[in-house]
Amino acid sequence: MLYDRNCLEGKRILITGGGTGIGKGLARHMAAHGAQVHIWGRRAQVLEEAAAEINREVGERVFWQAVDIRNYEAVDAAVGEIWDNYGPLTGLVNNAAANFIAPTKDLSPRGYEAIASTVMDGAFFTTQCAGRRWIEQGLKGSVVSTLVTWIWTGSPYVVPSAMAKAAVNAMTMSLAVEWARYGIRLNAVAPGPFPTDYAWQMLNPTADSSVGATQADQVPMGRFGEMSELGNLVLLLLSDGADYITGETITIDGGHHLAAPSTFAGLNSMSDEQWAQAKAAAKAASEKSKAQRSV
Ligand SMILES: CCC/C=C/C(=O)SCCNC(=O)CCNC(=O)[C@H](O)C(C)(C)COP(=O)([O-])OP(=O)([O-])OC[C@H]1O[C@@H](n2cnc3c(N)ncnc32)[C@H](O)[C@@H]1OP(=O)([O-])[O-]
Ligand SMILES: NC(=O)C1=CN([C@@H]2O[C@H](COP(=O)(O)OP(=O)(O)OC[C@H]3O[C@@H](n4cnc5c(N)ncnc54)[C@H](OP(=O)(O)O)[C@@H]3O)[C@@H](O)[C@H]2O)C=CC1
Repeated sequence: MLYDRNCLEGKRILITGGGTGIGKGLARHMAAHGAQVHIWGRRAQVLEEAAAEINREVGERVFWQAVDIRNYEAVDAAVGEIWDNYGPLTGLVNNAAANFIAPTKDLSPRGYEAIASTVMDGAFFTTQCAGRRWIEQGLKGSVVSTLVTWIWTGSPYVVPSAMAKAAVNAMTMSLAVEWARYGIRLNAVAPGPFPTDYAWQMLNPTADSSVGATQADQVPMGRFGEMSELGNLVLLLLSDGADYITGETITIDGGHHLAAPSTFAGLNSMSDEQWAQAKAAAKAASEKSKAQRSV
């Protein structure tokens, strides 16, 4: 372990999208360093299993709530429940997201909304519900959002995601200034490719859709990121060791976006038929997860 195993003792951290992928990895990392962790997602069973798995390793430190972050009332009520039943949060990780690759001309308004509202509205609602309580109670807090390097480069074929993530970057910089006087810090991380099951089903659903954004061979370091590397960065930002860092988005991508294959530009060569296959494969994956949703 790079950090002392108790360095987050006394911290209470909410991680949205904490039942799968990066969010689950972050939950495990923070709990292993002494934090109490609360995870959110829309699938109760997925959350329950993730919490149980981590708790078997670290003791009873991870708790879960089924919450759709696009619903402000549900977010406010769930944050209130944490405050009432456990105590104030000390940190928030805006990690939940929705995304899929699609030619922008073919996106339906609902397809756009599914992605943009999850990323942008969800991060705003959750940040505001925690921030308001911190300010009212004179508590400090740390917010870390999981962004992507497309906030600087843009990316074709994932335009609603690139737009909404850029908006969360703007929120990070804006509130870093507005809330600094309350001791509330806002930072973000911009990971390169860290392969996770659901993201790869959405973003690399068929052999034809494999491009630089999801491949390790075009990362200058020649490999994907490791969960512990991302965990250590987020841990630092959530800890008291980073009290003078605010308004920053820190890239963690092995040099990927500087070498420029990090977007979905390579999909320019896909035919309509290949797009239809990619859509069918990605939709089959989301239908499966939808059938498991509890909210
Ligand atoms: C390098 C890595 C960087 C990673 C970045 C990430 O963020 S990875 C994070 C990856 N993780 C996740 O994404 C996790 C969360 N993801 C999810 O919940 C789902 O995958 C979701 C994004 C489809 C949203 O579900 P939902 O229940 O909110 O919505 P819904 O099912 O009702 O559909 C709404 C509309 O979208 C349409 N549409 C859907 N798929 C496709 C497609 N492939 N093509 C075209 N269109 C598609 C669908 O037809 C409908 O429009 P319509 O027909 O009514 O006009
Ligand atoms: N993997 C990668 O290489 C990269 C990932 N990222 C970012 O990291 C984050 C995690 O991605 P990753 O772990 O790969 O993907 P996942 O699909 O595993 O994570 C997304 C999570 O968000 C949850 N979620 C989606 N919609 C909602 C909603 N409306 N309300 C509550 N929870 C929701 C999902 O759970 P459920 O469906 O049960 O609601 C899921 O747990 C995302 O923000 C992504 O953009 C950034 C750069 C690279």
